[in-house]
Amino acid sequence: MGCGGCRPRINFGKLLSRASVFITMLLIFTYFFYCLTGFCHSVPTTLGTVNVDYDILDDRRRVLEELRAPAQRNFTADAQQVDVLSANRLDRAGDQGHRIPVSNSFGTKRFPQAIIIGVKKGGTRALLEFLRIHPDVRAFGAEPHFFDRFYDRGLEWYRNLMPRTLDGQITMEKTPSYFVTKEAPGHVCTMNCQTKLIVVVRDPVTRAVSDYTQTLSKNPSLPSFQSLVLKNSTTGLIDTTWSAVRIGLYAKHLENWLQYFPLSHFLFVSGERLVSDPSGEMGRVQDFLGLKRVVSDKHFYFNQTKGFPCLKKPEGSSKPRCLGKSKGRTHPHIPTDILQRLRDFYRPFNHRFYEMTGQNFGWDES
Ligand SMILES: Nc1ncnc2c1ncn2[C@@H]1O[C@H](COP(=O)(O)OS(=O)(=O)O)[C@@H](OP(=O)(O)O)[C@H]1O
Repeated sequence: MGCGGCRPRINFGKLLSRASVFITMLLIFTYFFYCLTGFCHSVPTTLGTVNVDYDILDDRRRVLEELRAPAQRNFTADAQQVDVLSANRLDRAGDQGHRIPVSNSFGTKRFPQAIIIGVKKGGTRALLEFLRIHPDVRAFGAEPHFFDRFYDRGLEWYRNLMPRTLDGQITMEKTPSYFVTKEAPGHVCTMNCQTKLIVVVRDPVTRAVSDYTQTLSKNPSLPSFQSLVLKNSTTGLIDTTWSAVRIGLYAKHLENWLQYFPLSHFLFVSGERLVSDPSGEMGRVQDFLGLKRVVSDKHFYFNQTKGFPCLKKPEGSSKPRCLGKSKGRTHPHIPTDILQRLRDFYRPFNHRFYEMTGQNFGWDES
């Protein structure tokens, strides 16, 4: 008698279906584990990933990104000089948007509906970080410099840098040099003439000193402020070709923007009030953006050591946080007569700016 009947019959169909159920379960489990560890967050990697001197290292995502890119930890998103290297980083940041997992495809990468266009050293980082607490605001972390430096990369390149947003959320970015770039308003208008424009302005004298302090921190052998600010010491004429001076001619730069955008598209935020009354200034910003007033005084506390308002609970974190060391630097002593000369120089430009904006920022009262 053959023993054919003794051998168990292998049912390949059944085996195959069990195997496929097992593999599917395995995939689902792996996916959920992946999500639980935070890697399928819906926001694409941005330049924020390559920045440690980031003012508010505010969410788990950035920390994770940093861990993933340790070689790039020295890059500062706030660097005023975005060079070719950083352009390539921007490229990579954009490219990564194509490789994000399925769950990251929630939302859409949109062009910013609102941009913080200036001014350098006005308090732009503070404003953006304060806005990021708002659930309806998603912002690109670093400065993309698209409308002043990388415009030839095309609008799609720019859009791809942006975080994904859901309906009702606002996409934002900040690049303070846009305000002083002749071509920037035309470029922004080509993208969308309805874009809302925010300018954080600060006393141009203090702003110039702040700008100088930043350059000095990178180049300690820089000549003195007084030797740079004056054309020559005998005439006492101010050197308007020095960018630290030129940026403070707000009326002049605004005139350029007004050729493309009506005044109603602008919000001028007082850099001084952003420090003395952050919640009050944030109220105005949220109204301007058509947002519910979510960011309020309960989000801020004044840090005595830092000398600035800090966030009680930045987005995605339970710990209070202040901006980084590059914000709120101690300024070098500048002789009073030099500061007075600069103040006199700016006075007519400031008054023109007050007239144009219908706001008196009070810089000439001291
Ligand atoms: N909350 C808070 N914390 C720290 N610093 C604050 C804050 N609010 C406004 N500021 C002021 O912001 C100034 C830097 O401005 P920006 O962020 O626009 O600088 S940059 O153009 O992006 O480099 C920075 O200038 P300096 O004081 O000269 O460092 C600050 O005065």
